[in-house]
Amino acid sequence: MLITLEGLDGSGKTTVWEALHDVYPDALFTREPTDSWYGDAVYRSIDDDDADPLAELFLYTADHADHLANTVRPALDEGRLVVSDRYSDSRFAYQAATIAASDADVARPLEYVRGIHSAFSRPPDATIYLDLDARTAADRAGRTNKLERDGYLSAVRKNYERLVEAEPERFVRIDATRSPEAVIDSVERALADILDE
Ligand SMILES: Nc1ncnc2c1ncn2[C@@H]1O[C@H](COP(=O)(O)OP(=O)(O)O)[C@@H](O)[C@H]1O
Ligand SMILES: Cc1cn([C@H]2C[C@H](O)[C@@H](COP(=O)(O)OP(=O)(O)O)O2)c(=O)[nH]c1=O
Repeated sequence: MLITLEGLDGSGKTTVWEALHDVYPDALFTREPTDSWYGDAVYRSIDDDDADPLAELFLYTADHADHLANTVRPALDEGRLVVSDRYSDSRFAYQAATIAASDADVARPLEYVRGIHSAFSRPPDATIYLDLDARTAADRAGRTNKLERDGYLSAVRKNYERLVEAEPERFVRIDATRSPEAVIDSVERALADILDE
């Protein structure tokens, strides 16, 4: 089973992901961007304020394709639980926002980015969405790069809302404004329910 953690920068995904290691010691814990050279290319692009939005989308997507083929699918084929800190919804929410704010001639960015994935990707079985307002997210993340700005994160959050609305059965929304302990507790309960079904 493939479980993904999604939310804005600073919403607490990595904190939750680390806490889950003790609860599911046999699971594969992974993340996007990955630590492969594709992931390195993605981080170079994040640090480039002038990166072309479409070029950036395809870098993230290349990293995802490699992650899927060499990490996620092999573990799923062995019947393991896979928990990924960010996955395809991050592209749908973030790159759709970047493309919409650019002068790229793409009429429906979110649908376009989804469409690129539909040919080859493997959707998550369930997605934990850590819901946090853009300002608190940017405060927590520290506004260290072009992605961690309140206005941009508001647009990303709207896209996440559209994704949740489109597939309410896949998403579990967690209120991420609460303490780390309360958030971790809610995620652990939600995951126990999902894995029980
Ligand atoms: N529920 C929370 N309340 C307050 N601060 C938090 C909470 N969860 C995480 N943090 C802090 O916010 C920052 C970002 O958390 P992190 O887990 O790295 O988020 P993400 O992986 O979503 O960017 C870290 O400094 C972390 O200690
Ligand atoms: C996986 C992924 C990440 N990102 C962005 C979100 C983050 O700002 C940045 C780095 O991801 P990450 O290291 O997960 O950041 P954080 O822990 O702060 O949430 O990459 C995308 O824009 N698209 C994607 O597909």
